[in-house]
This record gives sequence, structure tokens and C-alpha cells, in this order.
Amino acid sequence: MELPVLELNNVEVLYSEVILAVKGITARVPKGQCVTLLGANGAGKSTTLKAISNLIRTEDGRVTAGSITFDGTNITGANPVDVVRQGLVHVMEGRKVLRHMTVEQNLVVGGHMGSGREAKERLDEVYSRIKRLAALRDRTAGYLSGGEQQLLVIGRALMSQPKLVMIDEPSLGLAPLMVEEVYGLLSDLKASGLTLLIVEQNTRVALELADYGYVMESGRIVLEGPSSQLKSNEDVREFYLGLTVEGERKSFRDMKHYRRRKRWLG
Ligand SMILES: Nc1ncnc2c1ncn2[C@@H]1O[C@H](COP(=O)(O)OP(=O)(O)OP(=O)(O)O)[C@@H](O)[C@H]1O
Repeated sequence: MELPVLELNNVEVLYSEVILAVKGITARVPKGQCVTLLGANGAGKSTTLKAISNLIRTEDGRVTAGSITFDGTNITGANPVDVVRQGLVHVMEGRKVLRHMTVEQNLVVGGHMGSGREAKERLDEVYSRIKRLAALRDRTAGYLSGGEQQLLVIGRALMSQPKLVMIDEPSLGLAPLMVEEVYGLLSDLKASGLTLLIVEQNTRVALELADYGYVMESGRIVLEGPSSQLKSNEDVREFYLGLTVEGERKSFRDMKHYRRRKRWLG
């Protein structure tokens, strides 16, 4: 089996010293693979990513138990800038582009590179991987479509030449064709050897790309397995793919679901 490049061992995360949002999770991301973290709103997926990058600091959160190891180094509570330097980049939810700057300025600023030769080389590499960004280089980021902004924040992450990229809800609010384009890019990046950890509510699309998935509920991992197994798991099909055995769609608030969910957690 591939060595894990990222490992979480019994990680607990607390906000404001009172809100326990992640309650002891253990997970691993093997080198070169794509792992997805699934689950409903509020399950603790974003909190988990923020705990890994330690951007959770900015929200008065911290890891109170367990450990996070990246590439053989314990990064629990590390300075977020050092985490990026080590090769782990976090693309936050909500496509936080610098709206008044051009695409190219966003890439350069995001790469913390200044404007030297190295920055130029990295820019060229990003443009060759994401052709659409090359065509948009002089456009103002705030006027791009949601999908283009998503490509931009992924491009910006690539500027620091990461080993692992964590992406929070890349498909959120995008039209189906754009979801396809963004996931096409992620698939290319994976094929080129990049390790990915993706948080998604769009279970179907995430399980198509991912090798392995974890399902979170109320701060805990309630289910995990290879994507192929999760896709055929009855609970996943019902809750997250919206399918029953007969293939008919069901409401999330369905009583039967509720009972099953309680069983799942119990
Ligand atoms: N800054 C914060 N301060 C306090 N509590 C928070 C904060 N951010 C999130 N939480 C709480 O932590 C829990 C997990 O939230 P989190 O955002 O990680 O869930 P999620 O699975 O990523 O859902 P979503 O898809 O809505 O982002 C929720 O109960 C949420 O209310």
C-alpha cells in the first residue's frame, strides 16, 4: 500500500474553547491518491481541513487532542505559512479571489513570489496546466464566472508547487458543465502525481474522482472505504446520492432516513 503523506490520528478540534466540532477523527491520505471527505452541512468537514492547514487559528479554533502528520513531520498547530512551505496548500470554500486584481496578479500574489524569473516560470506552468486561465490572464478576477474563479484559486494553489492540495467544495454553486471542467482539471492534476484531499457535498462527482472516501456526521467519521464500495453502500446511496434500491429519489427529511441515521450514529 502507498505511504500516507497526510495522517490524522484521533484529532479533536475546539472553537472558542467550548464548541467541539471534530470529535476524534483518524484518517489518512496516501501519496498520489485522491481522498474525499463527505457529509452533510455542519458535519465538520471544513473544520477538519482548517485544522490541518491551521487556518482555524483565525477563527479562534485549535486542535485539542490527537496529531496531524504531513510528509513525516508533525504539523499539529504549526504556523500556516510553514505548512504551505512544506507543500500542503488549502483552497478554502467560497473562491476567495482578490476581486479588483487581474487573474495574473492573483496568481503571483497567491504564490508569494514577487515578480522574478521563478514567478514567471511558475506562472507559465500554471497556464500550461490550466489553459483557460492563460486566456483570462488580464481579466479582473471579480468579473469572472464562479467556475473560472474556482480554476483561478486552484491555479493559485499550484503556484507554491504543493505536494498535496486540500480543496473545500470545488463544485459548490457551479453549473454542471463547469463542475465537469473543474473535476477534469483535478483529474489531470491527480494523473500528474498531485495528492488531493477534497471536501464535497456533491457526493456523486467526488466519488467518481476519489480513490477513497470518509463520511462525517456530527464531528465523527461514521463510514469509510474505497470509492467503489461507498458508491454501492446502501446508506451512502440513500443519504448522499439520493437513491433508493429502486433508483427513486427520496427526501432528506424522510423519517426512514432519520431512523437509519440514528442507527448509523448509535
Ligand atoms: N468559526 C466557528 N466558530 C464556532 N463554531 C463553528 C465555526 N465554524 C464552524 N463551526 C461549527 O462547527 C461545526 C462543523 O462545521 P463545519 O463548517 O466544519 O462543517 P462542514 O461539514 O464543513 O459543513 P459546511 O458544508 O456547511 O461547511 C458546526 O456545528 C459549525 O456550526
